[in-house]
Amino acid sequence: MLRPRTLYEKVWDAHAVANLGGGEWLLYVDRHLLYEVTSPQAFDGLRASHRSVRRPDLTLAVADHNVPTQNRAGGLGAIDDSASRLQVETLERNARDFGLPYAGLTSARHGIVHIIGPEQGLTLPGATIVCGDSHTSTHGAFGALAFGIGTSEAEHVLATQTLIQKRSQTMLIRIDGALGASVTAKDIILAIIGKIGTAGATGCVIEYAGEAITALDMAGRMTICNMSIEAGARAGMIAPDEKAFAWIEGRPCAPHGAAFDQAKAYWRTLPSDRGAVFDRTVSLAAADIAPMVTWGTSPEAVTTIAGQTPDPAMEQDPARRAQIQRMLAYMGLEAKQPLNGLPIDVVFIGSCTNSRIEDLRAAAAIAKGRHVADGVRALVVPGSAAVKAQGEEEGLDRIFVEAGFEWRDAGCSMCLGLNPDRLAPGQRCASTSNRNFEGRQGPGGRTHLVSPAMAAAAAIRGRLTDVRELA
Ligand SMILES: CC(C)[C@H](C(=O)O)[C@@H](O)C(=O)O
Ligand code: SF4
Repeated sequence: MLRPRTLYEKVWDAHAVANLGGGEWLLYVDRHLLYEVTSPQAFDGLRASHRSVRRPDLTLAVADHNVPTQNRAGGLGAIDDSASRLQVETLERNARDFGLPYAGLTSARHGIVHIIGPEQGLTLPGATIVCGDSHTSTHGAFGALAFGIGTSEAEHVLATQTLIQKRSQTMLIRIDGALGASVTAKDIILAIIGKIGTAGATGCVIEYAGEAITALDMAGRMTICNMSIEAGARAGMIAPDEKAFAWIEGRPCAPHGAAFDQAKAYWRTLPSDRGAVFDRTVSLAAADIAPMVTWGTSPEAVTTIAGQTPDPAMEQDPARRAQIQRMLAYMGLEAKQPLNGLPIDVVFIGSCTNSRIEDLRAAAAIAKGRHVADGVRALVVPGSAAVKAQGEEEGLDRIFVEAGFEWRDAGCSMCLGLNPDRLAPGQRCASTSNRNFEGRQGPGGRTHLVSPAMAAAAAIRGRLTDVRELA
């Protein structure tokens, strides 16, 4: 009998082309996604060495980070910032020159790179997926092995459809039991990062398991895998199940008919075997997780909405004490300050963490029949053109617009300040994105990471609010 293997080990073994020695392996890559920020030098490298792209058919390019999320009718000319415009133009030219599929700004396939991969059926269980972006971990929700790569690695993948990799350690994170009302996937992953820290899973591929994970829809599973990187992990994965298969079936690039059934038979062999050994295991009880909110400038600086900021004076370790002081000063907060009721200026509902249709429905359920508080600016930015169209079909756009939210076109938007959607210095934002680093949403901006429903509640009240008061 074969040694029991984890999901990660099975996907790895199925893609290992050659042992290169010294712990390095050549790994076959099933899908390569590209966007404008990290790809230009990879293409320059190909040109310099007179190489072509080995498998354009397994590649997809899209511009997302630098694109404006309104007034896009003018095409690339609508991008005011010349550096941003150049990046998007360069990606378009590279896609054209190397014959790659490209989801243009006005295409129905356009959206944030990690949103459109699954949507198009490019993301499949058991596949290896790479992209020059850390949140590539998102695709692990389907039982794919998906991770971010550097620009020189992207060049290697473009030229050979393979990548040199070392095997990672494995970590099992179990969330047992059922979540309470209004507690979401975002709260699970923030609670995990609060527990293990931003370096807690360094070097590991995480597998998330337990009833609370199995019970999540695919959107929630993607939210969790998306933020694996914020716990330091190389990737996050969830065992593919019937829910995942049903989600994939019928998508444009997924296998169809008999090929789908055949693929499904293989996908069913992927979940970790009973007795498979993980290097580390962490468990949380779902019942202990509440709506979460970050108070500092690292995703691990997080507490429940009923919680308060820490008191640096209570901290024994001087380095840690100084770090807390710095975070509080940047965030404009005091020690032991309650988070519930803290006034905010901006609300951002979007990003590859939380801009799928399920996220927008959750936010709309809170916004419906209410109005954004005076003086608050609230943005809803669907993750893709398809999510936007679906939202409009369901009337979510009307709910949001009537409630005083702005309804935008797809893109990374205010998740990071590479496009016109930015915070002004000192502005405080309840955001559904994944990073709250200093200046992340604009220089001097202050970010509180929350779930979509919590963000909508903050918009309505004009303050960080326990969504359970409005649900
Ligand atoms: C721009 C890119 C390199 C970066 C990443 O890799 O994550 C960005 O998407 C982010 O979220 O910070
Ligand atoms: S939405 Fe944010 S986290 Fe996701 S790829 Fe864009 S910038 Fe990175």
